[in-house]
Amino acid sequence: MKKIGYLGPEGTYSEKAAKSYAGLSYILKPCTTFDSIFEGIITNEVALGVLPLENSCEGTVVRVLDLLARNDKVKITGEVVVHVCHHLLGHPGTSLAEVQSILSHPQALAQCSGFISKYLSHAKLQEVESTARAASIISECGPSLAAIGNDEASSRYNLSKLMTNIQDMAENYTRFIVIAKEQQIMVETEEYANSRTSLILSIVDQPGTLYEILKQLALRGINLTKIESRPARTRLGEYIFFIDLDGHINQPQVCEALAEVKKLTVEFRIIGCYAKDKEKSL
Ligand SMILES: O=C(O)C(=O)Cc1ccccc1
Repeated sequence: MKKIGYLGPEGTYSEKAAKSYAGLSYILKPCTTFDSIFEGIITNEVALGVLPLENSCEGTVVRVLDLLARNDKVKITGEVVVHVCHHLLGHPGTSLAEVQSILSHPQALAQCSGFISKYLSHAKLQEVESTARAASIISECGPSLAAIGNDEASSRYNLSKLMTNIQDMAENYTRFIVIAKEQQIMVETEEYANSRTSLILSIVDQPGTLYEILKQLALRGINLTKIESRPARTRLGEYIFFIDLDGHINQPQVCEALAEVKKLTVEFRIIGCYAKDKEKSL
């Protein structure tokens, strides 16, 4: 059976996303970093990889954008939206006053910063590779350490939920992308309307180029769902743009718009046309 790589160990939000996307059709393969998931795709060790791309409260996971920019053989073939609900995990009977350090993934710590400053301002924060890694570490240590993670991490690592639902925003969603070497071909024409197209571009350095690009989309009624710039890493002030839009390249208006957009770019790459997750959250 083919494998799907995700940020492990067992009990992460990424595992939840991988399970929800792949069901029982793939073997779950926990990986230690986002970089190693890309590596697994390139070397064919895994067929699919799942990575968080953006969160409704904390925004983009920039490392994942940078990896997409640097690995032009990798495509986006799908997405999954996961509701993120964090708990403070610790040893049974630990009081908040006893907690000296809180371990978690940087996104989880950021998503709970209001809770932490209200109830745990005395504690040190320690960033680790993932929420489940934090849970696994503290399960081996004394009661002065706590982790932020989900229900699965709590049961898997035999930890108590010292406080539940501690994220600052109840409506906390993360959009995960599913990557592969080749994207799945969508056959059903009716699926085009529920598709998303992701692009990477670097644009001609002239006044109004970005405006002109957006105009080509606007003129054809194409909805932009994300635009983000990252340093091109060539010289100061040079950027590449990540654009997500509603629609599929096989739709005439999208095809036409992108043909016009391409003329305004130095580099133009479609990283994927894929089905949007139907869960309405972003
Ligand atoms: O650490 C995890 O569980 C991950 O999968 C990364 C992450 C962390 C916080 C919110 C969403 C994803």
